[in-house]
Amino acid sequence: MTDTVDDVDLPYTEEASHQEKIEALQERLEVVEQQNEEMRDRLLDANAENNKYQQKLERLSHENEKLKQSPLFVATVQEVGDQGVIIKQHGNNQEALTEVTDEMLEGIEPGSRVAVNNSLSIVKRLDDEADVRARVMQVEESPDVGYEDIGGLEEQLNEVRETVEMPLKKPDLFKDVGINPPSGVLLYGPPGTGKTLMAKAVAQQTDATFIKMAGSELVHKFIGEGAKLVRDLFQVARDHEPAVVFIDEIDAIASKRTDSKTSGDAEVQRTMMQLLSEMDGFDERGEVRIIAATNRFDMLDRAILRPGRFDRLIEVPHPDEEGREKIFRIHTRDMNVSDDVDYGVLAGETDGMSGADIKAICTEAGMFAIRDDRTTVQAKDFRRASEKLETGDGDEDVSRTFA
Ligand SMILES: Nc1ncnc2c1ncn2[C@@H]1O[C@H](COP(=O)(O)OP(=O)(O)OP(=O)(O)O)[C@@H](O)[C@H]1O
Repeated sequence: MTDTVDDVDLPYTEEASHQEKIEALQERLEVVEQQNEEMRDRLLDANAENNKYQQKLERLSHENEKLKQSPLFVATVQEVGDQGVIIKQHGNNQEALTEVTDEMLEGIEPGSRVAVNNSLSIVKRLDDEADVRARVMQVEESPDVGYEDIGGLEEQLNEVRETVEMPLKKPDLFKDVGINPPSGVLLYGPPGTGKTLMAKAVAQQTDATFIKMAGSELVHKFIGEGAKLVRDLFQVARDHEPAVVFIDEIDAIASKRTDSKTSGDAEVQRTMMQLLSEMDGFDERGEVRIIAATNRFDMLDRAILRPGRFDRLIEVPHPDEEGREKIFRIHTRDMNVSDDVDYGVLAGETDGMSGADIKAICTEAGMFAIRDDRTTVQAKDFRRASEKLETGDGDEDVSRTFA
């Protein structure tokens, strides 16, 4: 801001003598210097304050990083008061009073779920339990999949029926013979080969509720959450008897113990221990059967394969030629397919593909027909679909299998 001479409010009048003008200007100069001095002091103070905040910010950021790394526990807010917040830790049910920043306090009310660190400071607000459950657990009353929807896998299906369907439908048979039916069935094999499909079909056949949970979803960052979800899973199953519990990607919680001792690994271990204890205490399980699936059989901790746990292991491989033909027929059942399509030939050309790949080829073939303005799907559409998926120019899953 620079004033021109014309703008300046001069401290003398035109009539003042030369001496008076000099004195008035000197007086003004002293005042301005004084003001300047004050401004400089204030600037220095502000700089010092700024440094202080900067340091505080660094300290808090550091603290924040540390908090993120240390194990977090789940707690429920009991009371919000002037003194702070009373929380109750899950697991040990201990109550504690903790201070909370204003920012964190927003949205926290009695009943809220929060993550707390070792010193019981609240570091995160968590979703409602019901939301978490809904996200990780899929409950289907008698799913819409039948045995006729599964191509190939006759042997595997027979074994699943024997171990899951029979105990649900004819429990007396086992009682009369005096044996316990196998506890859990583990399906293992490459992705997209029909493991989920079989579990759903057997649930439908027995009029059972199908309850699916993915192992990867059970691996939670917060101490005690995974184990609690496992407990909830079995409780939901008991509430919905008869029920088929399907745990997909079980390797996520039941991998061989690693040497690392991070809190994340310890939490995975706790989740697995909870699963084992649910399975061990399963004599009174009534009409609940468990099926688990994995693509990584080699990774599994042998503890889950002990008798009384997942003691029936069923390999679900890629379909053979006959199986592929059946799967082509299943997925074209509702399609308008031209007479020139030979399912035997298609099966012969799709060696190494999974059921999911074949389903993708059928859908893609239908798309080629639509693009050509036809309502009938021809052999050339299947060929083009195969080629497209083979070159990886389509669905990612399929390109992986072809690679
Ligand atoms: N044997 C099969 N018969 C008919 N359709 C199949 C078969 N296998 C897979 N499919 C089709 O592929 C889809 C995916 O299969 P599914 O989810 O059962 O595979 P998965 O083995 O459980 O795979 P992931 O290990 O990836 O979970 C099914 O919905 C079905 O449409």
